[in-house]
Amino acid sequence: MSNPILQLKDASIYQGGNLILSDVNVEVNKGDFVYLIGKTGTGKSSFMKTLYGDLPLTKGEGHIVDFDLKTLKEKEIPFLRRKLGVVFQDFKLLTDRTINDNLTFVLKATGWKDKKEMAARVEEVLTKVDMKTKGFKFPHELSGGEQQRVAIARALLNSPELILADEPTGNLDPQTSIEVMEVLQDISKNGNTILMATHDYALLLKYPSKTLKCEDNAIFEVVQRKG
Ligand SMILES: Nc1ncnc2c1ncn2[C@@H]1O[C@H](COP(=O)(O)OP(=O)(O)OP(=O)(O)O)[C@@H](O)[C@H]1O
Repeated sequence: MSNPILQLKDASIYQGGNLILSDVNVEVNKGDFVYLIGKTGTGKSSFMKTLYGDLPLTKGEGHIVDFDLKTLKEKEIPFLRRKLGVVFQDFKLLTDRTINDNLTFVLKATGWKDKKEMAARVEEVLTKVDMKTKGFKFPHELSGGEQQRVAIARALLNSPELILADEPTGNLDPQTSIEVMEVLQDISKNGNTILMATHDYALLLKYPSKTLKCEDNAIFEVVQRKG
């Protein structure tokens, strides 16, 4: 029996009163790597925002990592986000502090206290993205690809049940995109569940996986043809 990490049933997603997506039926299971594609403005970000509690789910059903999106209260959102790792196109690192301090900041904000444990965890996640030796640097001292790897490390800090990546390669050149994608693939092979919105069809071809498409106010699964 599969126990979905994310399940939406007959859900509708609105932005400022406008219907963006209707009859959304989506299931993501543990260990899945799922792409979310679709033209600009078709609702990929709105879909992601609904999942991390930035847009309320007003119609239909939605369950994500033990939370009911329909009844989600404002004060529960930080707890939902702790179980999710969110990665954005623009990295969103704090520019006034080093990489180590960026990551320690998140640990402190999510209840970690012991300095040694925090340092060990920071080193562990930086190792996963091959950035262990760069923890002393400031974000502006890193390339875009390196900054995104740090952002992925940050998303991993609290061992999330689901990683939501919204155009994680959107600001990167093709070669760097592949390097970042390799990191996401490694993480996925280690059992993490990932939902990734992307415009990058080259990545889809190189790393085929289950693909959902937003189009005409709907989300549906597309089957990739080989060859
Ligand atoms: N805050 C908002 N208020 C009202 N409408 C919005 C808001 N944010 C987005 N929209 C509208 O919702 C629709 C879907 O936008 P969304 O950002 O989810 O698309 P997207 O598929 O992620 O696009 P992109 O690929 O450009 O990021 C668009 O028509 C957009 O204009």
